[in-house]
Amino acid sequence: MANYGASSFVATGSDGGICSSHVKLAKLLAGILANNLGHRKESLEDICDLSTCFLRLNRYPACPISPEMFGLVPHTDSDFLTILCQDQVGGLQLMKDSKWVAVKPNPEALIVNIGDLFQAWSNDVYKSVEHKVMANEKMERYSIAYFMCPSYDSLIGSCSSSAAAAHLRNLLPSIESSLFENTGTKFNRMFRNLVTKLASKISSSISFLYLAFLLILKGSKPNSQ
Ligand SMILES: O=C(O)CCC(=O)C(=O)O
Ligand SMILES: [Fe+2]
Repeated sequence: MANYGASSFVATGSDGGICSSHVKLAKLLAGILANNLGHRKESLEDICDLSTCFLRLNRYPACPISPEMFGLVPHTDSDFLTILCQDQVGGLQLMKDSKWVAVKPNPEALIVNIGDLFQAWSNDVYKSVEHKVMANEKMERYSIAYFMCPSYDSLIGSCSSSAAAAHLRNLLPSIESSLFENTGTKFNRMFRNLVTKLASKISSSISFLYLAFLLILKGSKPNSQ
């Protein structure tokens, strides 16, 4: 079902002022959450880009037709982290234990949502929660959402596999050299044994063939006696 007339205004992070406090807060929160998983607090900051982060102003007009009308259809945010500021009207609901739960409006508080990318990066430790906005019959509603997004060229993987990959990359030179040393000595020994075995087989076959050849030759020779 479509959203009922929700309109939005978008500003990107590169405008240099409008969302600087959101940028700082998002970095701080992402840092704490990354740290909590045993990673550098700059881990997410490194893959995010101010020019792809953005601030969105949402307007939900009053909808007298039905109280069951969506202001915003159920969805998860696809970014890393969303910082949401809503007015006093209410209408935001989130999915908890398979039930929609209304988020009590508090204009003094911010709502922080984990996005799909943070869920993927954290290996599902942090969950990207499904949410929706129900339209209000009588009042229009406003909210402001800041989305912390990765740069277009960053590669997103789970933090444990990227940490493991980085660890492996560090270890690789020593693993490689020890592997080649070991296989080298093993291989040399195996090769030498094989050659020795083959040589003895070949030489016994040659002696056998030579003997057979002599016997045939002897048999085919007319008796000189
Ligand atoms: O308006 C709200 O409370 C939620 C907005 C939202 O979920 C979004 O912009 O992705
Ligand atoms: Fe959302």
